[in-house]
Amino acid sequence: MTVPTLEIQSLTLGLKGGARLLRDVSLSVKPGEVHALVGESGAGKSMIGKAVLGVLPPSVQTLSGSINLQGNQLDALSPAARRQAVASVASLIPQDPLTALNPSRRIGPQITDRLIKRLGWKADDARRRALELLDRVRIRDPQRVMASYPHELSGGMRQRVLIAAAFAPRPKLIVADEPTTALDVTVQKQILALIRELQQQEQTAVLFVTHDMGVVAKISQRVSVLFAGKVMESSDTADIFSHPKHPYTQALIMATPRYTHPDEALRPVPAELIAQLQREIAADDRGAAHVR
Ligand SMILES: Nc1ncnc2c1ncn2[C@@H]1O[C@H](COP(=O)(O)OP(=O)(O)OP(=O)(O)O)[C@@H](O)[C@H]1O
Repeated sequence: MTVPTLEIQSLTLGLKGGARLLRDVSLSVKPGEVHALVGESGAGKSMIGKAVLGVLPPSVQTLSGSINLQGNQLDALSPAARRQAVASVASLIPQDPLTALNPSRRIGPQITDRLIKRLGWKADDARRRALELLDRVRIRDPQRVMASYPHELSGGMRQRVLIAAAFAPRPKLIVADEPTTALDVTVQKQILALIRELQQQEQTAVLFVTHDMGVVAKISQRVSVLFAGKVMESSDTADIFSHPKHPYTQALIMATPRYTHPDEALRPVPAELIAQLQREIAADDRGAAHVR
């Protein structure tokens, strides 16, 4: 049996002294697999990625659960050991390529710094790897791009640079946090295809955050549907479209424009379903507080 690259068990996060943000989330991602986290805004998708990467906001605390990354039980490590364990194994592809790149530094060092300073690569090897990756993300003239500043590149090019930077250290896991949301539709398609191609070639596990079921269908083999920090349904992607079990999953699918029928009227997720799910979750929270 394949050992998962990432295994999250019963993760519950909350604001210090306040509301829960994730509720008993469990999921795993195998090498070479793309696991999509889908749900509406505020469902907790990004929070899962942040918990894995160890970059939770200071106001958020882990109430229970565990995260195992490439055999390391992260919660059992000291903060410094955890940072090192994550940095050597996991990369992030962020949502907004403009804010993710430092505007006053050239592209080259923004790719190679992590390899050299954090992971101990020789400068020559880091540069060679950066050039190789820029070529693989189909950037013409990688030498010139290495010497460019972010503002000299288009949005799509900047996202390609960030994909190259994420894959450069040969990570076992990539967290992709809505990496195509800031891009126009044609570029989105190319970027999705590129991430898919590289993760297949490198057999990288990917945790892919999106609010778009259309993107889920294109990129993932597994999917977890989130609502209010809780996994409503987790399944193979093909099954979730052919046999969605949970009413919220069914509603999300109905609310997604289909490429085959782009003009078909969409049905937003019904307000009464959302109200009912919120009531169920509030009752669960009261039950959990009672047990504690
Ligand atoms: N820095 C923060 N401090 C406290 N709470 C936060 C912080 N960032 C997000 N939250 C809260 O955590 C919950 C989950 O947010 P998260 O960003 O993970 O949602 P999401 O599903 O990724 O939504 P989106 O698609 O809008 O990014 C929300 O209730 C949100 O208000």
